[in-house]
Amino acid sequence: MIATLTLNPSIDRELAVQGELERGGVRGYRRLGDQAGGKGVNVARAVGGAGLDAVAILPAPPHDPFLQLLEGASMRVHAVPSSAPVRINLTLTERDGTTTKLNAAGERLDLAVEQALVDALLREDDASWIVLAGSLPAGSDPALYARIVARLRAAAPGARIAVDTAGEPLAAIVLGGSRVDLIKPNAHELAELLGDAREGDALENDPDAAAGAARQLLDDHDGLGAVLLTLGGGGAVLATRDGSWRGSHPPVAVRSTVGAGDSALSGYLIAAERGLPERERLAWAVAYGAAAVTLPGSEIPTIDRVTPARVTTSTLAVPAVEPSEG
Ligand SMILES: O=P(O)(O)OC[C@@]1(O)O[C@H](CO)[C@@H](O)[C@@H]1O
Repeated sequence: MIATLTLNPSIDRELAVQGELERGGVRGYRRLGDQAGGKGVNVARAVGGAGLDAVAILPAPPHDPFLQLLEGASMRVHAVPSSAPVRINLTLTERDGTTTKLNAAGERLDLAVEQALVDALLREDDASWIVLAGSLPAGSDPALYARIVARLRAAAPGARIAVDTAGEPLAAIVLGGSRVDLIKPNAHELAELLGDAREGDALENDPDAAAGAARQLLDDHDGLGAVLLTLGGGGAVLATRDGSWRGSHPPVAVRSTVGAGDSALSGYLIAAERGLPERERLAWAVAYGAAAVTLPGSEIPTIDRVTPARVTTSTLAVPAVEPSEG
C-alpha cells in the first residue's frame, strides 16, 4: 500500500490557447476542464490505476469543488477538513504541446490541520512507501517536510519514504540530513539544490553529468537512499548506492508535460511494489513518464498505456567521488 501526503493540492484547470502564446499579447482560449491535482494526488491516482492500494491524504474544506472532482477516483482519499480553499492552477496548452503552468501559492494551513494530516499519515501503518509530494502552501515553514520525516522515522522506523519537492523544502531535507529513501528532482531542481540553477539545461542534456551530480548528492548526504532524476525527453537517471542507470524511451507525440514527473515516480513505486530490481524500476518510471506526456492536461496514465519494454536502460559508469572534507 502506498500513502501520499499532498499539503498543497490543486484544481488543475486546462486552457487550450488559440495560436501561439505571446508575452504581452492577446489570445483566445478554450477551457478544457478541471482535474483534481497536486503531486501526491497524482501519484496515488496512478498507483490506484495500476490496481494497487493507495491513499491520498490532503487538506480540503468539506464542500470544496476539488473533492467533487475526486469522486470515483482510483484511490482512497482521506481529506482533512481545512478552512483554506484548494488553489486553482492553470495549464495553458499550445497546439504543439508546449505547456505553460501558472501555479497559485496555496493558502497557509492551520497548525491543527497540519498536525491532523501527519496523524492521518501515521495511522497508515501498513504503507510500504510514504510519499511526500509537491510544494508547501505559502507561509509554511520550509523545514515542514523535514520535520514530518523526523516524526515518521520515530513512529515508523521501517517505512520507506519518497520525497518529490523542490527549492527550500528539498534543501531542508537533503542538506538537513533527513533520512529518506528516494528523492525525485528534475534537472532544474537538482541544479538549484547544488547551488547553480543555471546548470539545469546542461544537466538535462548530459545524462552522464546528471548521474555524476546525483551520485555526488548520495556521497555527500548519508541520509539519502537514491535519486530518481527526470530529464524530460531525455528519460531519467536512477542513482543508488549500488549503481547508476539511465533509461530512455523513443520519442512520443507530446500533448502535455504536466504530471510527467509524478507519473515517473509512480512507475518507480509500482515496480517497487511488484518487487522488481532498481534497474527495472527505472524502466517503469521512464515508461510512465513517456505515457503521461501523450495525455492532455495533468491526466495520469493507467497501466494499460505503459510499456516498460520500450525503455532502453544502460549502466552508467559514474566516476568515483572524492570524499567530502570534514
Ligand atoms: O506547486 P507544486 O505542488 O509544486 O505543483 C503543483 C502541480 O503543478 O503539480 C502537479 C503536476 O506535477 C499538478 O497536478 C499541480 O498543478
